[in-house]
Amino acid sequence: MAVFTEVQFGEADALVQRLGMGALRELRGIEGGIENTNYFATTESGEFVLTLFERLSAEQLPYYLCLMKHLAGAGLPVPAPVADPAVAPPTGHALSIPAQAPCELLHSVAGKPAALVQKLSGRSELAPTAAHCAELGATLARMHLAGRDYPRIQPNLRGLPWWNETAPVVLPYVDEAQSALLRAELAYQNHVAESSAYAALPRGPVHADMFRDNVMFATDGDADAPPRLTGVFDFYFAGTDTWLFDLAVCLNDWAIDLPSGRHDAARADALLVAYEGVRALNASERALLPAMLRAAALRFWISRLWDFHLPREASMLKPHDPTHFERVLRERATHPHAIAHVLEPVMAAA
Ligand SMILES: Nc1ncnc2c1ncn2[C@@H]1O[C@H](COP(=O)(O)OP(=O)(O)O)[C@@H](O)[C@H]1O
Ligand SMILES: N[C@@H](CCOP(=O)(O)O)C(=O)O
Repeated sequence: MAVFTEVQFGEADALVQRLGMGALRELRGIEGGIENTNYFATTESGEFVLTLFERLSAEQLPYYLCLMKHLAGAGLPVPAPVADPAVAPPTGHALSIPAQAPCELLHSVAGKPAALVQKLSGRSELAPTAAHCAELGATLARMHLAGRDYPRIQPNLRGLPWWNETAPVVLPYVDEAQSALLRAELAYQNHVAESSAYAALPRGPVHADMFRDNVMFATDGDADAPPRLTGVFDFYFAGTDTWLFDLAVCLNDWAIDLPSGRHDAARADALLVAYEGVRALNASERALLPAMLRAAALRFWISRLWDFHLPREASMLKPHDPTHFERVLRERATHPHAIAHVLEPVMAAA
């Protein structure tokens, strides 16, 4: 778990009571997560997750919290943040709202910006089958479409500018071969980002971290029933970016043979067919999918190197293994057309 900031029971109790959730019964630090401080908070009216934001500022947070509210309102299985009844939601077009305007979904706990969201039911599936991947693919495409009328814009803060800025910080910690790979891939991704095909990619609000551990599946069905996705959480790496990057992040995590980093064709196929059942990829997206799979691997290789070599103080923080995404990146760069075998059946089904 990551608890960077200890929360006193009394302070959490005061918050949930002010938000109209009744008295706090239990407050428990959560195992898992590397970015923020998370607690399960059980109150008289239900179960919630209290998150204290350790890096994101009060000016950046309304983008994520309002996005969650927007997607939940559109019927997506996303936890809705609890609003403070004493703070009036801002009026007018979102783009005209100053970043410092009070946000009814953003609170303050232990001197940190904080949010209280519904606790999702279910559990994460860390060994997904093709059926789980199909649920994921369809939900991802529905999220992309539901985000089209989301009015706020905020760049993916872990996008290309952050990779360019952070690579020099981690390069002193890697060996020569890793350094060569990192620098060559960064140059390639800067080149891709300048292309007209990249500029033509559809974009909007994307989750950008929809890994297996950020998605829940129902546990109440019978063992033979098809899996049912019950929730997506942890939107705090979201941002305005290409839909294809979001899809590539998912393919790299859900449809992979973990030891080798290779695509698992059956799971990749299921994910893509289900995605395209809701929203078809256009020609630019098909052409750039191999490049975005590399981009998604690079993004998490850099962030894992950064978290690993420059860790922050926290109780129960377990940094992720950076070598996994180094392996995935080498695999995607060496076999850029491996995904073509997966795209063929998708094309046939379309
Ligand atoms: N809305 C939620 N419903 C249920 N569990 C949640 C919810 N949000 C977070 N969690 C739990 O908290 C853990 C850590 O949350 P996460 O958002 O991944 O942390 P971090 O932002 O630090 O990466 C998750 O693995 C999950 O068990
Ligand atoms: N999914 C990322 C790290 C972000 O951690 P999360 O717990 O917020 O999903 C990775 O695997 O590197």
